[in-house]
Amino acid sequence: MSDLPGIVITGASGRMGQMLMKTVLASDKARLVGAVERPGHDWIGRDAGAAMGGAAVGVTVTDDPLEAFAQAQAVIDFTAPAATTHFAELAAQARAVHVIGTTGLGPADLDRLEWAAHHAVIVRAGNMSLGVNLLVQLTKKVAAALDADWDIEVVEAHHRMKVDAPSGTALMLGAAAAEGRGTTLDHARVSGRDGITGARARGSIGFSAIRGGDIVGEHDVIFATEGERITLRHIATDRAIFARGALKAALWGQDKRPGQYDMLDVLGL
Ligand SMILES: NC(=O)C1=CN([C@@H]2O[C@H](COP(=O)(O)OP(=O)(O)OC[C@H]3O[C@@H](n4cnc5c(N)ncnc54)[C@H](O)[C@@H]3O)[C@@H](O)[C@H]2O)C=CC1
Ligand SMILES: O=C(O)C1=N[C@H](C(=O)O)C[C@H](O)C1
Repeated sequence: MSDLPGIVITGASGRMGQMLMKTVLASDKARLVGAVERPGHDWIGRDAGAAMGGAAVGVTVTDDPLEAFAQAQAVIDFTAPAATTHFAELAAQARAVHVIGTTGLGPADLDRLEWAAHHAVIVRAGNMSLGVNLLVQLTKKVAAALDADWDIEVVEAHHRMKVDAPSGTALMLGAAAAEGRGTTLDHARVSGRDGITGARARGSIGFSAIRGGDIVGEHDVIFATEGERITLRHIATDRAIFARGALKAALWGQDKRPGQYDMLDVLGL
């Protein structure tokens, strides 16, 4: 039996779930030991590879996360907030590293993750790609260099199936801009303008979301002032960038102390 870290993928049939399983199966640094879907899903009981339309891989899709997590060194989870908070408690029980890509988590969800992080490693980021995490740091720097005469707007575009807005990435970028400016996003955030909104509040950070077709993920951070404008942009064309980052996080977390980490920790940025 291999001593490579064993990985469980939750939300196995999803857009990211399938990409994650393919990434782990192709890796020589980890092995796929489990695939979890929600109860009642038609993949339950099927071989994960065959369910994806390929060769059998010897991993049966299950709706019993605790049994799957008990055999794993890491759980990679791109699902939905209610599932992720439940999985955090189970991963903590199993002492497995929990890599969370799920977005749209609210304050109560984040409190539950805080509890779980007392017992196990959690790595969470609204975007696991190298490019976006670099853009986060660039955004912080640019915001720190410019005063509030420069208006900051974050514009994001995603596929028609995305259920949360603004995207997790947009919120990361907005938080970085706020930090660079010496404020918080709670204080500066303005989302979804509509109707007679009045003039823009000085120092605010605005968010706009586009949803359509199969857009993987596009983010602009716009710094606009009288007579000039700077745009920092990231365009994702392949979900493999998120899966590669998530697997890197799962391996990185193996020798870390319990607590919450993000991709800036993993990438050393
Ligand atoms: N942090 C990052 O780098 C990225 C984050 N995401 C986020 O990942 C999440 C998933 O995105 P997609 O894969 O596009 O969605 P999706 O809808 O294609 O997949 C979600 C999967 O989770 C499963 N699921 C839901 N509840 C479950 C439960 N209780 N137990 C087991 N499985 C459950 C669903 O059945 C579905 O297969 C979203 O929150 C999205 O914003 C997506 C891409 C990159
Ligand atoms: O739902 C998606 O697809 C994506 N979600 C993440 C987000 O909310 O930022 C990351 C990426 O942009 C794709």
